[in-house]
Amino acid sequence: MKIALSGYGKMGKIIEKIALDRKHEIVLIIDQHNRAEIIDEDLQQADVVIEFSTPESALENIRQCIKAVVPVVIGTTGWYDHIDEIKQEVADSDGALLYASNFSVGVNVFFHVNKVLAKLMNNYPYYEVQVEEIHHTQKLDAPSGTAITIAEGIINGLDAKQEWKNVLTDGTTVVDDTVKNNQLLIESLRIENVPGTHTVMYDSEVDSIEFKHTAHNRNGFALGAVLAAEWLHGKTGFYTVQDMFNFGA
Ligand SMILES: NC(=O)C1=CN([C@@H]2O[C@H](COP(=O)(O)OP(=O)(O)OC[C@H]3O[C@@H](n4cnc5c(N)ncnc54)[C@H](O)[C@@H]3O)[C@@H](O)[C@H]2O)C=CC1
Ligand SMILES: O=C(O)C1=N[C@H](C(=O)O)C[C@H](O)C1
Repeated sequence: MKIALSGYGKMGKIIEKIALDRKHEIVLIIDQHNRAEIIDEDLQQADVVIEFSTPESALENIRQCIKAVVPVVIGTTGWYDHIDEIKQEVADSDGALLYASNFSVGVNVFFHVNKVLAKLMNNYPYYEVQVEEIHHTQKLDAPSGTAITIAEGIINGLDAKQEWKNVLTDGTTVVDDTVKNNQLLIESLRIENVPGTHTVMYDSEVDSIEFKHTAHNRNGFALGAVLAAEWLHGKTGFYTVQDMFNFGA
């Protein structure tokens, strides 16, 4: 398969290596230095674009792929307020798009079990729930896309929570403690070199339940993105990675 990389930072470089190992060809690399020169015909050399750039640039990059009718796999986070518009644009152009806040198999298993656990915990309302995410200090967005997906899974399943609220913390002092009872707290910590750690905590007076995923490196994210590109090839429509993994509702 011919792959274009949109974003050539920490993730783009690992995706390139995994794609080459899996016998794909990288036909185009786009980053902030050449982005302005990229025209639709450049993208159309590729069977699929894999987009891991920045929260600010993702939307424009996605829209160019849709306009050029080139399938796009999106790992970039921080653009999710525009998902409904993008879904409509994909339908209007008969394009192909797959996105995920997290492409790793382990996190997608975690997402599934998190939803089951949230429903179960309705029976035990004396547990208070919160989410914690820890990432490296270069991360531009907070909370992480993965934490948002986890929070949405809890809010859909657990009657006590209606919305999430994000707080950046240094790990000891919560900077903003105005979280309401019906809000799910997402604490974000930024610590040097952490690839991504997500914990769901249910706490009562007598005990705590902690459900945690720790990425040891970025290889799982990158492999998942290449597998998603292979899965999307030849399809049209708007997908999430859940459609590929198919763990069930
Ligand atoms: N869905 C998933 O599984 C994962 C998602 N991510 C997300 O992917 C994104 C990228 O992460 P990293 O590679 O760690 O970031 P990074 O900061 O290492 O790389 C970003 C790259 O984007 C490039 N860039 C800047 N403006 C651009 C533009 N207009 N068009 C194309 N490229 C542009 C930069 O030159 C840089 O090479 C982030 O949003 C991150 O949250 C990261 C890991 C896993
Ligand atoms: O920026 C990162 O590094 C990561 N971003 C994604 C997110 O926002 O959830 C996925 C992963 O946690 C790493």
